[in-house]
Amino acid sequence: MSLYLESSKIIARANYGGLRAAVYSDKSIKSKPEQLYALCVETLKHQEILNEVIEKSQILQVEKKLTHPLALVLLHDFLISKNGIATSNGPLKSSILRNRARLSAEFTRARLKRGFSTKAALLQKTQKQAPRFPRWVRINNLKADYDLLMNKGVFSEFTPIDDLSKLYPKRDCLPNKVYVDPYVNDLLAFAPAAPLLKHPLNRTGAIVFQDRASCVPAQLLDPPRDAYVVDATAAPGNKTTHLASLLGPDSKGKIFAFERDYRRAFTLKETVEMAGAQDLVEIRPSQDFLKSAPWNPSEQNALNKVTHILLDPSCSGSGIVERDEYKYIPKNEPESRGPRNIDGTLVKGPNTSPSAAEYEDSRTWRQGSSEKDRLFALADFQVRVIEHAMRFPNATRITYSTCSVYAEENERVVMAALNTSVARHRGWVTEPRHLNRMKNWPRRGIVEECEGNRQVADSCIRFNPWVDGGIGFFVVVFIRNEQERARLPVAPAIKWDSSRKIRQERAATEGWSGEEEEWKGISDSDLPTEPSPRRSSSTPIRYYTSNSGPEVVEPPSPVSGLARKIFAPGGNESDADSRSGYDPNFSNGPKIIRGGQKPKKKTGREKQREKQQAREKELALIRPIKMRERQVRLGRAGEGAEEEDDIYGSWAEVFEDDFEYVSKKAKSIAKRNASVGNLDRLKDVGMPLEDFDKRDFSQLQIGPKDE
Ligand SMILES: C[S@@+](CC[C@H](N)C(=O)[O-])C[C@H]1O[C@@H](n2cnc3c(N)ncnc32)[C@H](O)[C@@H]1O
Repeated sequence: MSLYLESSKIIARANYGGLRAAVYSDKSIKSKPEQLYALCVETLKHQEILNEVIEKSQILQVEKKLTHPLALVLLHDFLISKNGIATSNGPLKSSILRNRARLSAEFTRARLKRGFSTKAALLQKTQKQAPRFPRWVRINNLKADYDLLMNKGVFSEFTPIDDLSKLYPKRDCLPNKVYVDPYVNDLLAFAPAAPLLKHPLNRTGAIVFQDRASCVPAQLLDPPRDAYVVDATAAPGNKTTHLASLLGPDSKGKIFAFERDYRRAFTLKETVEMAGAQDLVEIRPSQDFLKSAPWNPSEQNALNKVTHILLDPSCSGSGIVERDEYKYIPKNEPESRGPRNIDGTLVKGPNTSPSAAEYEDSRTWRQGSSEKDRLFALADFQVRVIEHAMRFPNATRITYSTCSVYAEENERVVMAALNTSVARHRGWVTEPRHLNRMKNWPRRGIVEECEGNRQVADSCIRFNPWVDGGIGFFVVVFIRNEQERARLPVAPAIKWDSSRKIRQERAATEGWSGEEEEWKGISDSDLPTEPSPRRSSSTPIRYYTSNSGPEVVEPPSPVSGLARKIFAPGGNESDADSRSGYDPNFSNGPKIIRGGQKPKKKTGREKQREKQQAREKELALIRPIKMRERQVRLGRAGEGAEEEDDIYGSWAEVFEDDFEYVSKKAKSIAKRNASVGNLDRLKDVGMPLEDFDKRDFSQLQIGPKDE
């Protein structure tokens, strides 16, 4: 396939996984990847003017065999590139040359309309928009020694400077200077012109190009050397390999890297191998972190031991600066979609941040979905991810990060997560600023978006796009407050192993089916209604509302629907209603309303809450009876407390040991195991089979199988 056909294929895919990933992950491509990537980038940079030429010349109507992306790349080379179309007289070239006069005329017209008297002036203007970020380089401890590199190795030839801003006002300034980041270990900044891209250190994985902000989550998670860690949403693996580098080469720890997207799991695998981290990282391809079950017996020796969890879920990517030109705007698609600045304007310009591909997630970008719908779904997912991580029995530290500048995905998600039952009952709080390793970082969370809670806002860390030397970013650390947890009442609950064993024994001896016909575990709403560790129960929570009157509601339980409140609570239950007053650019709200009186008339939600309270009262009455029934059924009635302890744990454990959930998980894992290696599955990810048929699926390491 020619360079042009291949680049048109890449451009068409650019919005679904990123340009860089599209070029480097497609093994069927014959052209040189660097050449292909450069052509795609340059074409997309000029697509606005090229689109005008395509439209005005009506080339697609005349040359029926040309597709829109193909016309873009051909016209880029014909009208803009110095060398013209790089192919011998093939049908593609002829299709352009046949229309040469019309195309050139339309191009000149479009150029003059934009105020450029020459083509050189147009190119110079585009070049001026080139990125001015420093090049951030992380040293990978698994393959290199920081001290050696800095003192005797290649970096000893660079002169250290203290002022980061001197490194990047122009593309070609200070190529021999280095800035050592005071916040993140092993992280250096160089001028964009520093000759490092093709350096052998990069090719061997000894150094990694990773945006500064993107290095902060692993640094703040700070796992001890032998820790068991989860990277919940791992591909392409920058943070996974950073975690591995922090654990170090002699670590006995483990990183479980979940990646739901089958395609992206391959990229993850390649990144992990390049970093030499394969012994430390167990990739779990096609596994949804939300369905992981550390309380399942088959995970007893793995996830159950996890103490540190890194959450970097899919987000809007609104903090990715200069990304838009890399986005392909298909013909007829309005240009109004795409990452936006905090003021709602589109983020403009190219993004050459090496971490750009890291934030792409095809599933968050659906044709036809509005920005509002997308943020709504993302925030809901983000809260659920945090909530799930908080359920890990031995987890003590979680980082949550996004490359978004929207409070809807940041502070508001943090507040929603703190309001979940699991956070309150397990004593999860945000790490106070004075304990935080980045306490001196000046840019913190937005107080108003944290319901006025300055402490929570102070524990959040923000990076502003451009001004902080790269992309816009948000990080917060959740820690588990053991003292708060100790205050919780200990109540009998079911432990998985023993209860299952007993069921099996009884099934064998008495012919009892052993099915969990009555007891289905306790759901979130069955948990004792303890006051929040951070708030007295008499203090109601005020949610964001776009209504004029204040809306006072209790924290919902379970969490589903929280994101709905984040966006447009106001008591509306249906999607359509709750979104009707929504302002997609967030310029007018929703805002926090503080104070005011409780509305006199009961809202639907209040009625619902009353119902819920009645149900909880009822449950409190029947719970001991149920427990007793269960003891009798298991033949345990009347036995001593010690033995009871063996079967029963705490309420929190019941919360986790949800039969229904675990059996669903077992079914989904069985389904997944059956489908791994089955090419039919690729239809699900919407990729043509020919792109994959050369891959060796058996090389993918699959996590332990459930029973
Ligand atoms: C923002 S990217 C992660 C970037 C990564 N942390 C890095 O630094 O390279 C989000 C990733 O999470 C994956 N993902 C989304 N939902 C998931 C889920 N429920 N379970 C596992 N992975 C998920 C997406 O496919 C995507 O690859």
